Amino acid sequence: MKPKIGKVESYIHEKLEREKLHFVLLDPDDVDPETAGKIAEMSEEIGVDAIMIGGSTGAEGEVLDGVVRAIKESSSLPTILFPGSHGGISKYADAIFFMSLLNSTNPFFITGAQALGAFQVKRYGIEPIPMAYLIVEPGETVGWVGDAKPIPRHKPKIAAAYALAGQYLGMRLVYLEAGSGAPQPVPPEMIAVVKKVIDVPLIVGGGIRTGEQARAAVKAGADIIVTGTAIEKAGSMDKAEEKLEELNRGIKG
Ligand SMILES: CC(C)=CCC/C(C)=C/CC/C(C)=C/CC/C(C)=C/COP(=O)(O)OP(=O)(O)O
Ligand SMILES: O=P(O)(O)OC[C@@H](O)CO
Ligand SMILES: [Mg+2]
Repeated sequence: MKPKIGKVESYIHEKLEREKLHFVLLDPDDVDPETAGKIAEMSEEIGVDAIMIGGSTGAEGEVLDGVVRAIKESSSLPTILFPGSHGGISKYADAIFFMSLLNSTNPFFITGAQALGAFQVKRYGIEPIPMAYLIVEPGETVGWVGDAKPIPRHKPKIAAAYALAGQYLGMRLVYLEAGSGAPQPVPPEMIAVVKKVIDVPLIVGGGIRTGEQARAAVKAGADIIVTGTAIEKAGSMDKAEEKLEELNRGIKG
């Protein structure tokens, strides 16, 4: 039987034939539904490609549902769940990064949360997109919560080995994560080495705050850039808009 690629994943592949993509991450623990809706609307106008929703702490239940619904109501961008556990599933989202934290030391984050969430994803008809999730130093909250053994920043080959293993396990995206709010993003050298060995799209996120940093990641080989903190913490809606524009220009060139 041939594996079926869903709508959101097809959209990602079609867009990637023409340009690099920018996904904005909103954490329901940090933004209320109204703000999330406004950011999503602004993101769509500026040319962002999708909204990711998730957080490593507290992005669950009604709080999560409220934010996803507000985003759906104010923009037509695809909504992709970015769950910290099986609790991070909302029936209102279009898709879910069905991710395994391959360099976790805790089987819960490798296969356990996935088993606990699988039937819910099926019941709600959310599109699962299998993804290898790799934590790079420093890893921040996600590294700690996910019991990761973070990949040393100066060891790109370890990242490449995990990324290729993920691809061979059938994962159709690889995500290099420095951790939300990391002081420095994933080093461009590491992005380049990983990109060279894999054939699936490469997502990079964590600590990307400037257009220049986003540009450097894309130039090194990132296909999709995720930004969250820089927009959430911009200070005002006007500043968030400026930041989104700056980051988007860096990515789209
Ligand atoms: C596929 C299913 C059902 C579950 C996957 C569960 C896995 C593997 C989780 C990985 C570990 C983890 C805790 C990931 C969280 C990812 C995430 C939503 C990060 C976003 O970070 P922020 O929430 O912005 O960071 P803070 O929590 O520091 O704000
Ligand atoms: O919040 P920032 O640092 O942009 O990180 C985005 C994402 O990679 C976190 O999971
Ligand atoms: Mg957060």
